[in-house]
Amino acid sequence: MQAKQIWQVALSDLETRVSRANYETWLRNTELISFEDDCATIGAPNSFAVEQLRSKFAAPIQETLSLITGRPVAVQFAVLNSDRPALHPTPRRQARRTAVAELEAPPTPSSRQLELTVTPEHGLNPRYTFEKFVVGANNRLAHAAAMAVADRPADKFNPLFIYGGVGLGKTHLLHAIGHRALARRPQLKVRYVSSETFTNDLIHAIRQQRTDEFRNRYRTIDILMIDDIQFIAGKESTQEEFFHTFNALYQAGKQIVISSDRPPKAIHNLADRLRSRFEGGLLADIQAPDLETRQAILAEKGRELGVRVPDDVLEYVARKIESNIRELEGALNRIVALAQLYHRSITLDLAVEALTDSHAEARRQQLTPEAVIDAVSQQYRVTVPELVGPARRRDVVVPRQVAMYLMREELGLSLVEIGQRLGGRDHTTVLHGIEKIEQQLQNDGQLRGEVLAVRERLYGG
Ligand SMILES: Nc1ncnc2c1ncn2[C@@H]1O[C@H](COP(=O)(O)OP(=O)(O)OP(=O)(O)O)[C@@H](O)[C@H]1O
Repeated sequence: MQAKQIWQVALSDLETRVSRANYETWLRNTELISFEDDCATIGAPNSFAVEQLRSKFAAPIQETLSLITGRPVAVQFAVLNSDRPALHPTPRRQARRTAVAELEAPPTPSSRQLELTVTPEHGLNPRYTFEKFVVGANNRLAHAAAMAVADRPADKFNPLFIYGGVGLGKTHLLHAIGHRALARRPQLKVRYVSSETFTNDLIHAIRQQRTDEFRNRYRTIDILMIDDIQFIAGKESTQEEFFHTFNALYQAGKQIVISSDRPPKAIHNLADRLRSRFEGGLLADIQAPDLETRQAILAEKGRELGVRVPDDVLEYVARKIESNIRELEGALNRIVALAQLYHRSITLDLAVEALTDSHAEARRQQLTPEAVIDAVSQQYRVTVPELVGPARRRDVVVPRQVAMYLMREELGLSLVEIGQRLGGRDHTTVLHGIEKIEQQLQNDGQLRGEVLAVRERLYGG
C-alpha cells in the first residue's frame, strides 16, 4: 500500500475516534508525507495546525498507524510545503526525529520499509501485553482476574469490571487480556473498543440503516472489551443497544470486560439494569501505585526504550510523580529525549533539569490550596466555611467546583487531596466537579470570565 492509501485508511479510522468538529478542523486536510523506518511524518497546512496535531492528536494517530501496520510507529508533524517536500529534514531536525523515533517506536528486529497488513479486527495495541505490565499491591487483583479471564473466558468472572483513576493501567490490562487469549487460542474472536468507538459505530449503523450488521458484528465476539464505559452514561440509545449486546454475549457464554474510571455505582446517569449487570460480575479496582511499584514501572519503561536509567533517577522521578502512570512515563520520555538530543548521559542532574518547568514551579511554590479557596471565596462572595461545608445550593456548588478545578489545574493536587481540602469530599465527587467545569468552560463565557478573574486574584493580574 502506498503512503496515500495508508493515510486514507488511517483517516477513516480516526474519523470514528475523534469528534466530527475536530476531524473536520484538524485532520481532514492532512497528508502522510513520508513513512520510513516506522516513523510517519504527517503534514498539515500551517504551523498552528501542526501544534494542534502534536498536542492533541499524536496519540490517536500513532495508535491508528500502529494498528494498520501491525507494529509500533512513531509520528512527527511538519508544515506542508508544496515547493519543497518536507522529506529532507535539516541535520538538526534529523537528530530530533531520530530521538523521537527511538522514544516512541523501539527498534523492531527488522526495520523494513513499509509493508502493510489489513487493520487487525481485534484493535489491540502490541505494546500492551502482560509481559510489560508490572504487578504491585495496587493492581494485583485486577491483574489476576485479567489473567484468569484470558485463560478461561466466561468462566468465573463475567463481566470483569476494572476501574480506577486516570492513567493507571486499565487500558493496558484490557489489551493484555486480548493478546494472551489470542496467543493461547488464535481462533477466538477478540475485540477491543473504546466506548466512544462503540457509540460511533452504532450511530453510523443507525444512519446507514445497518443495525442488523452492527448487532451481528458485536454479538459474535468471544471476548468483547469496552474501555471507559463511563462515557456512555447519559446516552440512552447507546446504553440500550449495549444492554442487548451484553445480554446476547452473556447468554451465549461469551466474555465481557469493561473498564471505567469509577465503580458502577458512581457512574451518574447509568441505567439501573446496566449497573446491576456490571455489578453481577467481578469488580476489580486499580489504585495509584506505591513508590516501589512506580520505580519498577519506570525501570520497565526504560527497558522498552532500550536505555539504562540509573537508580537515583528512577527514584527521583517516582517520588516526583505520584498518581498517574502515563505522566510517569511522559517524564521518563522527556529525560531520555533530552539526553539523546544533547548527547548527554542520563543523570540525576539531567533529570532535574528535564522535569523542572521553572516558571510553573515558581508560581506553584507560592500558591497554596488555601490561597485558591480564598480567591474563589472572594470572587463569588461565598464564605470559606460554606465552600468546605455541606451546602448544596447552586451558588455554593459552582464556586466549590471551580475551586476543585483550579486546585487540579494550578497545583496539580490529586483528587483525594482536593477532596480533603474541601471538607473531606469523596474523590469521585471531585472528579465529577472538575469534569463539569471543564465541560462548561467550553461554551460558557461567563464561567470563563469568572475563572479568569480568580486566576488574576491568584497571580496578581
Ligand atoms: N502496571 C503497569 N505496568 C507497566 N505499565 C503500566 C502499568 N500501568 C499503567 N502502565 C502504563 O501507563 C500508561 C497509561 O495506562 P493506561 O492507558 O492503561 O491507563 P488507563 O487507566 O486506561 O487510563 P485512562 O483512564 O486515561 O483511560 C500506559 O502506557 C501503560 O502502559
